[in-house]
Amino acid sequence: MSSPIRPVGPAWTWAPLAPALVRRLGYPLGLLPTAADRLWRVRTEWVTIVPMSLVSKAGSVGFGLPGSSSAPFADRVRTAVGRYGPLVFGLDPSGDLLTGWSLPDTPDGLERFVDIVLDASVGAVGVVKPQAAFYERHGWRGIRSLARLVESCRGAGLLVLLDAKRGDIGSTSQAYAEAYLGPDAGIPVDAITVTPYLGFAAMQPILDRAVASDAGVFVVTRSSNAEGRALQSARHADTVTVEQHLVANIAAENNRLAPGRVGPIGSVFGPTHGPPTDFDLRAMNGLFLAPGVGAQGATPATVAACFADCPDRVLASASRSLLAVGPDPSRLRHSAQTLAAHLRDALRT
Ligand SMILES: O=C(O)c1cc(=O)[nH]c(=O)n1[C@@H]1O[C@H](COP(=O)(O)O)[C@@H](O)[C@H]1O
Repeated sequence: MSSPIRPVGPAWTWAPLAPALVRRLGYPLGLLPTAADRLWRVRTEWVTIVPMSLVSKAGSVGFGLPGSSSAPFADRVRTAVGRYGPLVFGLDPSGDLLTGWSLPDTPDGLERFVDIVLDASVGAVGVVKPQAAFYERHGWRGIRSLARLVESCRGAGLLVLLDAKRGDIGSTSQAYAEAYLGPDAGIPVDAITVTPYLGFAAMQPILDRAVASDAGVFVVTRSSNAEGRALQSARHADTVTVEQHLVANIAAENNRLAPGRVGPIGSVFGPTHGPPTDFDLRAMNGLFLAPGVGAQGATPATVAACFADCPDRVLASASRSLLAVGPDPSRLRHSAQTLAAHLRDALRT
């Protein structure tokens, strides 16, 4: 719906303040998350204009506005893990999943999925991981749903790790960074996944922008699938494998950017191939995203065995195995919380 109201200059912006406040204030007041999100939808029909100064002020006092990251990414993760356990809830609305939930495999079905997973996730998990492709396949409306999911989660205080697996030459990496990292990004998130196979240095614009905006980047190093092994375990002439080379590059970058602390560059490191024998994972000085729990066979025990040297730096993710119990939000919530508790026990975090 077009509106007669227009932004009147740089001091004003279209801002998501109202839904963030509704959620921040609504949940403690006992409003159902779904009710708060209905209000959010009403806002898509309205126009919300607020002064920029008010937006920055709200961010600085911790209203959790998207992009208002007030601490380094690794610190925000530590807080989330301390509260909810080391689980990342993968939000992957495949066509099969939507159909299995008796939803149409359409943009409308995807919107309903977003409502349900918001209801299930807020207050239950600390980190969610939507996979961009499952939203992109619905065109611009799917991307709008992804934006709503991300904004709603961050407004409610969850961390959003967007599984985008982007990676390109430097100038294009810059554009990917502008799409997802920093308060003025198209869809600002807390962290993204990247594929490094155009060269570690080609990702520099993404790393720089992540650092500047207290966001995180997870570099695919050892993927969970079998097909990745041939490439990732291939050896350089100097006998270092591709994945060792990547871990060494991440370590160097983290040590430069955050000496003595856990740095902003993480590694996607699948626990599905058994404990690594030729890595010093702790020396990477970063976080690990461990995908493949559940549907791909990893368990809390295999995650713990893989990261025995750095159990406090692991985020383990599961998508299909958790979503399979839906669409009832309370069953989804229970299944995520149960897995989070098992992971916490196994990793003793
Ligand atoms: O980056 C990822 O999240 C990821 C890396 C990887 O090595 N393997 C992997 O399965 N994933 C993602 O994890 C999700 C699959 O998780 P499951 O449904 O739990 O098996 C998908 O979104 C994958 O893209």
